[in-house]
Amino acid sequence: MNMDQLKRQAAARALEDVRDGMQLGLGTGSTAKHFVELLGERVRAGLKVIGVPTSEATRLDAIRCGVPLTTLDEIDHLDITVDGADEIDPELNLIKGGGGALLREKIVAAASDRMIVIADDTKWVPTLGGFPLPVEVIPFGLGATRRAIEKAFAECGVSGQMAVRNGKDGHVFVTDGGHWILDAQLEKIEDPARLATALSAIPGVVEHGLFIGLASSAVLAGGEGIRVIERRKPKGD
Ligand SMILES: O=C[C@H](O)[C@H](O)[C@H](O)COP(=O)(O)O
Repeated sequence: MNMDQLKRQAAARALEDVRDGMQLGLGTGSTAKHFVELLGERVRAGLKVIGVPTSEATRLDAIRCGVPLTTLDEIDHLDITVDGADEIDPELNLIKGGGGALLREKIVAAASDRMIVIADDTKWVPTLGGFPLPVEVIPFGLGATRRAIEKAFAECGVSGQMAVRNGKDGHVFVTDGGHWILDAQLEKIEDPARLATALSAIPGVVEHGLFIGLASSAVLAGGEGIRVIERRKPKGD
């Protein structure tokens, strides 16, 4: 089974938790796209749900698949968000943002009763950090923000190269919110919660890709089948 088929399997398993009448957060990326497509099939067969997309790309996919959409201004909570991840550790802490959608993804995940992470099992790691950590920043004052981020890294015992992300066209990648992304090659983040707090305190940082205590469960698809890992602590702890 190839990687894409594994991603679709994980998406299909998450879909089993979706019930009629649910309000859903719709993640971004190649794995979440499978979920939106499979959800669209169920909607066309009569399932009644409404979704909040986490990016413009997902919004367009959802429209194409016939999934009705709303916003977090029109509804007061989401039942489940289903989203992919770039790395998942045994505490279900995540690195997200490889596709640049981390800000909306975190807002939507935080507004959800449950977040189900779907992935192929190569995303499962003992320690976060192998995947470059995305930090979404305001272009104004970037030099000062970079220095503050480096200071936060040093205080949290991590270090590594940091670079402004470019898009496929070779120009600076601009997020849906109009910001830039710094990708930091940290290799190993021993205390992701501490680093998350330190990054969130920096004025020019809009958001970062560490998702701490947000995922309720992870559905991992691999050659041996599907594994569902439930979070031990309640959401938000
Ligand atoms: O910004 C993008 C998101 O955080 C994605 O969910 C993440 O990068 C995983 O994407 P994929 O399923 O394509 O590996």
